[in-house]
Amino acid sequence: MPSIETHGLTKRYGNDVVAVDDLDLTVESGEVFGFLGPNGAGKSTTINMLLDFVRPTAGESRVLGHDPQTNPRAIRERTGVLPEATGFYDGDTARDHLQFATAMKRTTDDPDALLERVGLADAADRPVSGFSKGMRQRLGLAIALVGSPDLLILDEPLGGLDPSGARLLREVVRNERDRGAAVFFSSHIMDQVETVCDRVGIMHDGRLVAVDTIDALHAQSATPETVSLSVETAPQGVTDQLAAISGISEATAENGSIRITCPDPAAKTDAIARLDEEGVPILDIDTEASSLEEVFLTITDDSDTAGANRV
Ligand SMILES: Nc1ncnc2c1ncn2[C@@H]1O[C@H](COP(=O)(O)OP(=O)(O)OP(=O)(O)O)[C@@H](O)[C@H]1O
Repeated sequence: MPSIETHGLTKRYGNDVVAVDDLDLTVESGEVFGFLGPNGAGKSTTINMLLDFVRPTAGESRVLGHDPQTNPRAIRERTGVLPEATGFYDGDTARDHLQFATAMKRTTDDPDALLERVGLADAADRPVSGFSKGMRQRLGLAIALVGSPDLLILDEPLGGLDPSGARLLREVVRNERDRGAAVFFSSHIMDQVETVCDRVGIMHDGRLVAVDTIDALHAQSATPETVSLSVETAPQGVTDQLAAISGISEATAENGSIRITCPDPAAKTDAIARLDEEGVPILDIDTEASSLEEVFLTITDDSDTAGANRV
C-alpha cells in the first residue's frame, strides 16, 4: 500500500488562484520523497490537504490507506508532522513539549532521547521563548518523531537550520527511512535534498512538472556535464579536435587543464580516447554534473520544453 496517493487533487481559491492543479502523486512506503518547488508552487497546500487542514476543490487522496476527509484521525495518529510554522507554548521547556506530545500520542518514547536525536539535549530545560529559529525547527522535528510514525511529513524542514542542523536532519531522515517509514518533505532548497531523496517531484504553479529519481533528472537536464582533464601540456589544436567530437559542444585549455562541455555525457569517453591517440597523458579527471538547483531552474523556467517526465 502506498503511503500517499492522490488522483486529480485540486485546490482553487476563488476564480483566479489554482494553488494545486490536478495532482497525481504516489509516495511508496519506505520512500524518501522530496516535494520541491519555488515559493507559491502549491507545496504547503498539498500537505494541508493530505492532513485535512484544507479541503480540496476536486480530486481525492489516500494517506496510509485512509481518506483525509473521512478519517483524518487515523492518519494523524500514524503520521509525524513538522508544519511550516510550528506553534509552541513559549513558557514551556523543550522537555515539556515532548512530554505533552508523547502523552497525546500515547507512547512511552523518552523525551530526552528525542531531544538528543535533534541536538537539543543541552537545552531540554530551557523555555522555548528563548529558542532561536533553528532550535524551534529542531524541536518541531523531535515532536514529529514521537511514536515512530509510519509517515513523516515535513514542510520546509530546512528553514532556519545551520549546516550542522541540515546534516542532522538528513541523518534523521535516513534513519527513519531505514526503520521503514516514508518521508515526504517539501523544500525550495534543492542542493540540500540531493543526497537524501529516493525520488523528487517538482511543483511549479500548482502543477507537478517532473517526478523522478535525482539521477534521472540530472540525465534529463538541459545543463550539460563539464569534465576537466588534467594534462601536462595541451598540444596546439587539440581543443579544436575535441570540440569536433559529436556530443561535445566546447573545449578549452588553460594551465594544464582541458575543460570539455558534454551535452551527451557519453562523449567524454570519446574525448579521453582521442587524447590517448594523440599521446597526451591524462593525469586526473574531474566531472561536474549539473547541480539539482540548475536542473530545477531548467525545469521551472521552461516547464513546457524540459525533458523530464511529464506527469
Ligand atoms: N488561503 C489562501 N487563500 C488564497 N490563496 C492561497 C491561500 N493559501 C495559498 N494560496 C495561494 O496558493 C498558491 C500556493 O501556495 P502554497 O502556500 O501552497 O505554496 P508553497 O509551494 O507552499 O510556497 P512556499 O514555498 O512559499 O511555502 C499561492 O499562489 C498562494 O498565494
